[in-house]
Amino acid sequence: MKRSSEMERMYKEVKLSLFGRCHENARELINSQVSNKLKMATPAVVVERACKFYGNKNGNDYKAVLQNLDMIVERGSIYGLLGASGCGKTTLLSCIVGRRHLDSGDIWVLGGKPGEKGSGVPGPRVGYMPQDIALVAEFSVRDALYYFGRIYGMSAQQLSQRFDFLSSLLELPPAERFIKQLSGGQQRRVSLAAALVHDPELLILDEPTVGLDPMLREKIWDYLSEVASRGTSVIITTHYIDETKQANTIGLLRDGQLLAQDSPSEILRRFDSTTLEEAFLKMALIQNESNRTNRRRSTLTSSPDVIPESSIADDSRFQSTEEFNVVTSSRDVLTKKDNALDLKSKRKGRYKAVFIKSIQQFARHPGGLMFSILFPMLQVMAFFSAVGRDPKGLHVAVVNEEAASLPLGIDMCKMDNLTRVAINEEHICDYYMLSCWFVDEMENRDLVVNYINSTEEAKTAVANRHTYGAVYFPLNFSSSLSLRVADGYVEDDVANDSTITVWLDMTDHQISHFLKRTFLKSYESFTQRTMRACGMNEDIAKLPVRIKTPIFGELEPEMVAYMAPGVMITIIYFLPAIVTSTLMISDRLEGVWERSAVAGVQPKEMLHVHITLQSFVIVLQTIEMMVLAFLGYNLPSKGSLVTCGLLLFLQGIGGMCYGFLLSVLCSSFTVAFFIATGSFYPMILLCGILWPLEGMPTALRYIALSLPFTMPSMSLRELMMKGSSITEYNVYIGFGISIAWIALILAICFLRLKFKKS
Ligand SMILES: Nc1ncnc2c1ncn2[C@@H]1O[C@H](COP(=O)(O)OP(=O)(O)OP(=O)(O)O)[C@@H](O)[C@H]1O
Repeated sequence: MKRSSEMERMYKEVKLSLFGRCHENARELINSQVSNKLKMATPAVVVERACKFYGNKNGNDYKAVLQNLDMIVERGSIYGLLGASGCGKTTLLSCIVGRRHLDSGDIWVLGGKPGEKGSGVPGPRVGYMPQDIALVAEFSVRDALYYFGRIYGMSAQQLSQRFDFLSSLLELPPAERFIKQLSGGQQRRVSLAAALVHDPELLILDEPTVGLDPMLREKIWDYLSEVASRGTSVIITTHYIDETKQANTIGLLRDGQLLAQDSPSEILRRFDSTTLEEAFLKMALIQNESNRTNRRRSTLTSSPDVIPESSIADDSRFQSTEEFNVVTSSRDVLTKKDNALDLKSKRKGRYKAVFIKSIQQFARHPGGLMFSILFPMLQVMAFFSAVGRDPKGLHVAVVNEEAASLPLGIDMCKMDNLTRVAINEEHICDYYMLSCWFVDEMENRDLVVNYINSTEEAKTAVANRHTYGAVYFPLNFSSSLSLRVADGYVEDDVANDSTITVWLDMTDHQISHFLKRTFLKSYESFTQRTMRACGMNEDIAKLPVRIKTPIFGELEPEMVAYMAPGVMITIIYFLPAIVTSTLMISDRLEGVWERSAVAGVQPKEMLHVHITLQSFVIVLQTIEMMVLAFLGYNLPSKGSLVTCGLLLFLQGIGGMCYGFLLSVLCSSFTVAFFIATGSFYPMILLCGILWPLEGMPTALRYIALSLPFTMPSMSLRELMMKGSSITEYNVYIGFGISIAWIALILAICFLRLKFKKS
């Protein structure tokens, strides 16, 4: 109740001083003055009965880091937080700045609760230097300070003055040097400068002096003492116990509790020590002894949940929660109206800061630039240059017994003046050495003929991978063919002798399919030539099936035109997914996201900027791909190019959202890479560019149809090859599926983040 009565006293005091003044806003004035007085009286930070656990309650990794911890940091003081590595200092600080949440207990910072609207924490009232450097590697020294300055809404002039001051105070490296080119100690100094840049009300510094030389450490402590004397509150963690002599209060954290919380001189006196290290050693020994006693007690009472109470810090612990009633209610010290306006005016600055940061990050990262701009170009070029053309120069073994039986052998085939077709008196055609004509047709279609003596040798040539196929012409090929054509009733041996036999290497689907097609085409032109020479109707030689001009597409469909829509959709989806997940994960792992959030940047602001920039990059990629495909490689499109572009753009946005999902789900690049690779392959395999969906089992076909690439690829093909419009089902379903996937992925991200937060 002590502090409640103090508030009452202040209230009366202010009221008395204003008494008699006839002011229409007297009540408001009283409130504001009470507020200001209260503000000065309210501690900067109050932590009450804080408990924080990591891990799953029933798992092996369950760990209590803070256990009923109480802490108080007065305004305008320096609080040195000490403790062994892993004792929970960083955890406590991140709870104070509102980035982590306690499992139980309360924290008030500058009169409000961290994370509450209008509290300014996280936000401009705090300067936070995390343990990791948490600066974008592509920043220059100046960029790093300006980034945070802009977030806090500082003007260019203020920033310039502050930069000069901090440069000389902290002996910063040259302004234009990149963070990635600095030593660890230099990076730490820049990181400290970034926390000090806006001269905040509360400074939270996690090991700012590690690795710095004693002179500079001294200089930093002097500066902290100076700002504390001007009303700034400072919480600082350090491993150098000795330097905390300059702190107003020291807290020693051990086993989740503060062993002591007092001024350095008082600690030395209480523990009858000459150095702080000696005092802390004594405290630790007493705590160990106390823990042992408690454990014995708890074993006797069979109560495993008993948390050992520190017997040392009882006097520094708050006597009761009532003592902090004033603090609990002191949220009123935040003049909400002013604060709301203040934050609003800085939103523009935050957007500007994050926008400039993202551009610098992107533009100064050669890998990222190459990946985003050059990669789509290279992929499209690789696809159009490599895919869709007929194979050329395929070797085929030919055994021509008909030619080999003659003295000149296959040279007979080169004799152009040789009569191959003669019409006898009965008006029947006699054929001679027609096998040569067939071989001619094969060579006209770019097959390379290797003459071999026997079928066994020819098959061995295929088996040894010297040729892709073997072709056999029997000894009586031409004469048997004459009989076969002239007289439909022929013996089996005549039928056999007039038949060309082919053996193929069928392991390569595309090549074997191409060879079969080539043989059939060679046969067709061979028979037409023969019929023509014989004075007969050429059509007799053709199959009695007439395939007319197609309704859609070409008689000789181009593989590249079929595959291009799927390939373009895949590329435009893949790139933003990888870029987004990489940027998001690296920002998070490097601590940039966390630090920006403590400075007051909201996640949605980061996302808006990323979405804006990434959308711009996707527009560029879409244009780049379309220009290359449609103009560079003459890819035909019968439909609207604008609709094609829109669908590609939408897929790019889908890829970006997938990148968000990867960054939300994955804690490291490796996991994100595994998931990305593991999911892209099935999506490509099932989208129909490699094999038609009609060949899949029914259930799988439905799964394939629902995947992000499949329907959009089909819609793009409809647009390009059939000239369909967006009002037709086959086109707008692709847009619909893309939008549905974007909505689904964003919903999962949202739920995941919400679940994680809770
Ligand atoms: N996200 C987390 N999940 C699980 N355990 C964690 C997590 N963060 C920290 N810990 C554990 O909590 C304990 C306290 O960690 P914390 O980083 O707060 O210690 P610290 O006192 O700051 O250490 P140091 O001085 O080495 O930086 C450590 O044992 C650490 O392994």
